[in-house]
Amino acid sequence: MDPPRTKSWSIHTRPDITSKYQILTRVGSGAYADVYKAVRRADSLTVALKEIHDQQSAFREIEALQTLQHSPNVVVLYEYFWSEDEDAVLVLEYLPTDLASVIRGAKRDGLSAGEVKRWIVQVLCGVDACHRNSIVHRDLKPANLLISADGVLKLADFGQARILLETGFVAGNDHPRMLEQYSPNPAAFQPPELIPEAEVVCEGHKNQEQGALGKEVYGGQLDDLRAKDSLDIDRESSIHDGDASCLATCTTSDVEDLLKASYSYEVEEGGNDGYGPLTSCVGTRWFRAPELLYGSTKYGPEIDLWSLGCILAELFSLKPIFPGTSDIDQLSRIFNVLGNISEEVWPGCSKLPDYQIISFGKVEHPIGLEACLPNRSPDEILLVKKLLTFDPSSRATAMELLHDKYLNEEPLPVPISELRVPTTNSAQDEDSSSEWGNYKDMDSDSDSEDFGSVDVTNTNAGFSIRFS
Ligand SMILES: Nc1ncnc2c1ncn2[C@@H]1O[C@H](COP(=O)(O)OP(=O)(O)OP(=O)(O)O)[C@@H](O)[C@H]1O
Repeated sequence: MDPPRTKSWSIHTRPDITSKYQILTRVGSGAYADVYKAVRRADSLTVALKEIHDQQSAFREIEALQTLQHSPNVVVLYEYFWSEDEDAVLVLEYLPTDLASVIRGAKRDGLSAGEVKRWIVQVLCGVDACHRNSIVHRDLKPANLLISADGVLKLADFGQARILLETGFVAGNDHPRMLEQYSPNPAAFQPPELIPEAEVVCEGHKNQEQGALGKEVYGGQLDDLRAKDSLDIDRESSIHDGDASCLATCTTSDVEDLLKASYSYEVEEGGNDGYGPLTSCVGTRWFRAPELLYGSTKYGPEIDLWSLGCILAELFSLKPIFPGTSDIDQLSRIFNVLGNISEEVWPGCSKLPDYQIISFGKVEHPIGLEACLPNRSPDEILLVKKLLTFDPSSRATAMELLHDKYLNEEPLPVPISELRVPTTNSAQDEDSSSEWGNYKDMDSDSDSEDFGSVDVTNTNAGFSIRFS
């Protein structure tokens, strides 16, 4: 009998990979993955090998990328290595930089209106591709918008993505517009490429096909992967979302003990069939939608649209719009700009899981988005306003924004060939900037920090916490 296989201690010691790829350097690492630059021995194609240490995250990324395989603004997955006793390794197209680096460079060198528009168009095309294929990315941020050396922006890091197959997921039954828009009939749902790309301003930068697996082979592999009962994907008791913090999972504060003792909302997601509650613990705090911060487990693509609003605001002002240091601070910053939430501005908000538990003092004079985007045109501010609305059903879709007047009038988006593309990515810049260090810290849980006094009051439901 063969001895049980032991897990390789390093990607460098896996002959299945090293026989096909020459591994060069490690170019990045995240909560669940190490990413290496490599060269495919057969044809010298430069690729990125993403070694994912979490099976659920790997499954999600493979499934989403397979579905989006022909979207020009989504990273190309050439092939993947999967076995039960090894970390999954995804072979991706190599993308040397990201939008966070563009923003960093723009602080030094500026960014023309036409350049801003071209970056925006590309982000919108990528998000539109996800949503029309019923995929919610759930972790959109500038560092996950990778860019090729010739300026094509691609959505990456689909480790938290979910494919939504059931209409009930999408913003609940209160929002028929979103249901209609984003929920194809499951019977007619045929991934991956049968749903056409946005036809408007998305340019014909088709994904590179060289070396990509044929659809049948590729689909077959994923079917095998899905069939493995032992995976039990998405049924794990804890949802792995990096260091993303949730009020229910704070780690360091007196408040945490109170919160933990009193409530814990469901963090276990529905099965991988796309049915069941979702976790609210997704995304990176600065880009996390208010419904997630209030513990919603019934949400849809609108959470990506909020993130998109934060990204566009950052492109316009060259600094993060809501750099919260804790989930409470995050909400507080949002309210300081947009005002408090109420049934009037956000019908249904009082039914959010944590609405009764957390209340904030009234912001008498919210500063408004205009104050966050000084020197930007009314059309630019309006674009952000269309996304940063409390009521998820009121957020503009990516497709609607692609048709927005702002993107279709002078100065028009510059051709991709005229974009200035940074030579390094934000991970490589990390050490050279303390600000980026802060940026990375945006994931950390520190709900004890940066908020003022806390009043705990007994209520019929238990107690409520008021932050002022
Ligand atoms: N296709 C690629 N080409 C080049 N570099 C890449 C590629 N994919 C990822 N990277 C680099 O590796 C880093 C980590 O990758 P990624 O964000 O996908 O991992 P993760 O563990 O899911 O991250 P996170 O902690 O943000 O969830 C990225 O920030 C980027 O610098």
